[in-house]
Amino acid sequence: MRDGAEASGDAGGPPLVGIGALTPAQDHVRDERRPGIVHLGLGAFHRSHQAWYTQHVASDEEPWGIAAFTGRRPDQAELLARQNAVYTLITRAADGDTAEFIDAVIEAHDGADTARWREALADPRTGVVTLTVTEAAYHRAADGGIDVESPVVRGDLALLRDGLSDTACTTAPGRLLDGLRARRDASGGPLAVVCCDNLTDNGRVVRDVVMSLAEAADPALAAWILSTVSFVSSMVDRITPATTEGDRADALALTGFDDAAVVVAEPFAEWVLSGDFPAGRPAWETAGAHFVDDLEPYEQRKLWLLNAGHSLLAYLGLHLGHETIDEAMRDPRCTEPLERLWDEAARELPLPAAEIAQARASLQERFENPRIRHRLRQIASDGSVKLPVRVVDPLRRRLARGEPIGDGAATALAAWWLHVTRQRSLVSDAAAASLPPSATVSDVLALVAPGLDRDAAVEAAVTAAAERILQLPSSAPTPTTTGVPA
Ligand SMILES: NC(=O)c1ccc[n+]([C@@H]2O[C@H](COP(=O)([O-])OP(=O)(O)OC[C@H]3O[C@@H](n4cnc5c(N)ncnc54)[C@H](O)[C@@H]3O)[C@@H](O)[C@H]2O)c1
Ligand SMILES: O=P(O)(O)OC[C@@H](O)[C@@H](O)[C@H](O)[C@H](O)CO
Repeated sequence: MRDGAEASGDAGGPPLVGIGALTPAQDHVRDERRPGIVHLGLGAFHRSHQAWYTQHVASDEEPWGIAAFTGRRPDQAELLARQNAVYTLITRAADGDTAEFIDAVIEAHDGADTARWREALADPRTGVVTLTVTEAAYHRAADGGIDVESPVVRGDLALLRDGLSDTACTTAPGRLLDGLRARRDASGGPLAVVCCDNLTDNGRVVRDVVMSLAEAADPALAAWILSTVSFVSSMVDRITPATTEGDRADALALTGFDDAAVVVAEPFAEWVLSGDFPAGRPAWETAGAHFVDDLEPYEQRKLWLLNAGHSLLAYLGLHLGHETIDEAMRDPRCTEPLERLWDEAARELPLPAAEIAQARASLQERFENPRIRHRLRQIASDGSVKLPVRVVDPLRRRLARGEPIGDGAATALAAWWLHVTRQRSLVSDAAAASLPPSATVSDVLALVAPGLDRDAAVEAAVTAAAERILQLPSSAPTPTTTGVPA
């Protein structure tokens, strides 16, 4: 673990404190960087995390640069390209802000720019591809392969079978496969694909969806990928809320540069990776990253404590009228079930008690940071994909020992049921949105915990937890289907 940057400023002093003399990005003199990394999903997190680590590599070799592509819309690439791809990262501690310019991204493109995407993947100087495209973007079916029932996947499959089309694939696995084919055709050589999305064994997730798509579209390409491409798993951590207009004003006050692509993140950052890099990699360990043989305990600690806690606070907090994580952390109606959820996760974690206690204490402090305004609505999105890895995985282990579901997990699942059925205007989750407002506990369990929907004890405990939540006095009106408070 390491802190992302030293924060300056006193708790009692002015809220914004800059560091050193910063040059506006227009005048920024870039380091020479070799074009070795291609990134897909140019969101806030890539810019606060992988780009930050790449920026902070301390090594004598020529620094690596990132050619970054957006996942769905061109906007972020256009904004960044207008400022030479240099942007401000504000590190926001509880007692003040610091700012730095990041220039590790050397090119920013629309992900639909097929020609540049193929060229970047085919370039033999490219050794690493990183991904932050959200959990839902992998289109996984229940068997771990790609979901061929999805219309967008079927569309990509048709394009990939055609092989000659210049039309961009729509899905992230489709784009990746299209780029890998360009690399094979150009004899670009081996490559490492590093997933940085919040999923368990995320390298295997990417490999399985890409391989199943390749086998359906182009079996010879599938064989080449199997022998040439390494899929690296990584645990990634740095709380990075969506940027607001206020953040842009803060960046201007700190640096004098009116940055349209500013990113704000907490001081804490962690990156643990596992897998091979057959074409080399930046010395990310010199910036604090760790390379391990067994990633599982790190992933489980992060997903079952941090992310599970976030999801519980998001659904329960929204129900109680809160807007952000720090607000929910000031409400014992949220923190009591959070402690129970963490107690339950702790029993499943293969880690020493002292390490778990330290992680919990650190999380408590991070969640309480009143200046990281992490909106519950952002965290609440795509619960149908997030809850299985965050809450249901540890729950299944507990049930397998013959123990009943705990109050923490029951409250998290109950709060999600209430979110999906009673806060329809706030639901951002394609699978959950397809459920009717009359969906039962069993219906929502079937989506996130197949099999447990037929477990009468689990269903009864989640229903009881929902009744307890409904009896809590609400801090603010709960939006209804129409968004109009009841
Ligand atoms: N923000 C964080 O605190 C944080 C921390 C750890 C991990 N992550 C991981 O990073 C992901 C992105 O977070 P962010 O903060 O950058 O979000 P963001 O909204 O700023 O960016 C999301 C990026 O993913 C792309 N994308 C979204 N849906 C897609 C789809 N269906 N297909 C292809 N691309 C798609 C978008 O175009 C965008 O480039 C998260 O979902 C999570 O898995 C985020
Ligand atoms: O980014 P998501 O959508 O996977 O999840 C929302 C948050 O739980 C997540 O972004 C955390 O802030 C992050 O995982 C901290 O490292």
